[in-house]
Amino acid sequence: MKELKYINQFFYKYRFRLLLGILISIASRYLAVKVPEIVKNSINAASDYQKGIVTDLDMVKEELLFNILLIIGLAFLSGFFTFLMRQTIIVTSRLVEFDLKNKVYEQYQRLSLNFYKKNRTGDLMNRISEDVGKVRMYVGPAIMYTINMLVMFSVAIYKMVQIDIKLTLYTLLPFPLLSVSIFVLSKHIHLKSTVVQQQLSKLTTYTQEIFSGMNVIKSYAIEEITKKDFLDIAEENKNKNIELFKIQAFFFPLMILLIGTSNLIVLYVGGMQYIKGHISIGVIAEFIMYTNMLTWPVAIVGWVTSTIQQAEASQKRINEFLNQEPEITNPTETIIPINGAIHFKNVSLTYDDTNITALKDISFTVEPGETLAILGKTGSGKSSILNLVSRLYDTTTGTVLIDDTPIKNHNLYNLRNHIGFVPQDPFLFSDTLANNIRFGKEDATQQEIEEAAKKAVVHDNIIGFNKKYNTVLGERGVTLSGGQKQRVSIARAIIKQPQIYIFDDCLSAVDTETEEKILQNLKSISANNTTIIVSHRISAAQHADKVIVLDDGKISQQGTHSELVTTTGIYQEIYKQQLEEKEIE
Ligand SMILES: Nc1ncnc2c1ncn2[C@@H]1O[C@H](COP(=O)(O)OP(=O)(O)OP(=O)(O)O)[C@@H](O)[C@H]1O
Repeated sequence: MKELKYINQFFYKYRFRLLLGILISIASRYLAVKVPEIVKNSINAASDYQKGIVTDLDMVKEELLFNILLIIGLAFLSGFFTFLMRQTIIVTSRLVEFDLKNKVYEQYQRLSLNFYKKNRTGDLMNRISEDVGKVRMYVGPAIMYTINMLVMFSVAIYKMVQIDIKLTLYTLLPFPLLSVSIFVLSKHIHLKSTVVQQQLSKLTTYTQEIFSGMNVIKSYAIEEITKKDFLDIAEENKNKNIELFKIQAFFFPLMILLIGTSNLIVLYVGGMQYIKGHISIGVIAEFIMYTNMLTWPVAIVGWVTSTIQQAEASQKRINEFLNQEPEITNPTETIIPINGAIHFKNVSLTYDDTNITALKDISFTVEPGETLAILGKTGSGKSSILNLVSRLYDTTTGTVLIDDTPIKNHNLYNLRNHIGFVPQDPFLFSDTLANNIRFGKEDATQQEIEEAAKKAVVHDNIIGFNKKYNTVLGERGVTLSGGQKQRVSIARAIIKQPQIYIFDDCLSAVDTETEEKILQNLKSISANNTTIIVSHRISAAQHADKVIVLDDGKISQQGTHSELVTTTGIYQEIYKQQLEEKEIE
């Protein structure tokens, strides 16, 4: 129960609602336990008339009728209380589930990018849905059934003992056996269902991948191979399900067997007690009813124990994430104005998950309003520089300064608000084109959106779609080409009017002519802004005030385009190579 301590804060938050639920449960069960006593009285009344102890038939009839009405009344009342009990306790469990999901989501948002690299998406989703759901079972049903069981037991056993202690002991004889066997069974069911769950997520992950990579599968004509793989996983899934159902099938027969045994004991021992004149005939019926009433709560002990164990395991998984501190935190609420000067001072970066040293002793300066182009072979560390400017990662050694203030001392959200970042692999949401661009500025008008799209040279493409800016993207919407995606992503950065623009090789999928137009537009809009462009093409570097060339995480060349083009080195090589390619075209 150590892990589940976390949930106590929610019990406290909803204490009044829970208390009310507990009181209602007690009332509901108390009323239900009254019924056997009335049945006993009715049978005894009929028996007394039979034996001649009572002679007034009308009075007996009246008593029977009254008892029937009483049972109906109690059933209604108990049913009504049961309804209220669910409305309070189960609703509370839903509220706790909601709160817990929000807490986990909030924490997911706080955690750094590295966390998302270390954990699989499926696992993150599971903890916020499956695991939270299991904890809810502890907060709601487990608590509700435990209260039910305690009330039923204390009231019924109290009454039974008062009537006949010997008969009570005999009646309850099979109950510990019932509880233990249900516990063992529930444990097995739990183990098997965990395996089924794992199998299911394997199947889902596999199909998800197949659907996403359908174009590759079709073009390689490997449908038959994937079908066979799918069948193998599905077959395993089926077998595990069958194993689970075999165990589940024991549940009810076992319960019926043990109830039956209890009933038989009541009949035999009760019959003997009746013959000896220790109890009335009605008591036998009353005891049989108690036995049947108590069976479910006893069976539930096993279920509740296993549910609590599952909730404990799930909460442990949730706590693992909740207790993690983000590697990158906001150091201050104070906002330091950002002009856009960027200064790298002997910066090195080693990614701790891969241990790859992506940057080695990097130093450069970009003044506000300047444009810096970064070139270099693939894997030379270009994107890593950008990661540091947006503070998605922190340096391993050295310092990044923004306007003479170490980046770690800037308000994190203010810093990122002043950056318009266009990633290498743009991500667009399954929403309209307008909303995808508006993402950069929540209150942007349609005119602003169109302006940004024009500057990103994507406006003409957008108005070519039937629904223009209201065209929905994504799974059931329009699929944009790589170049169109990149340009929508650029429009998103432009509309934000940030102090610092970061373009991570985001023109790779557009033709050189369009690239030229975009670069010209960017030059005019970002005249007063700092811009960093990562590119493989010299064309992007020609417009820049400064160029750095990276090679294996180090700066191998630094200068302006005209300086570098006349110096022997990587830049000149790339330049010559691209010039040749252009001539061939
Ligand atoms: N988030 C990360 N976690 C761990 N290692 C990383 C991460 N990002 C990059 N790397 C590694 O750091 C090195 C530099 O990568 P980076 O993405 O900075 O290069 P790049 O010059 O931008 O490459 P490309 O031109 O192919 O985009 C690579 O070896 C890469 O595998």
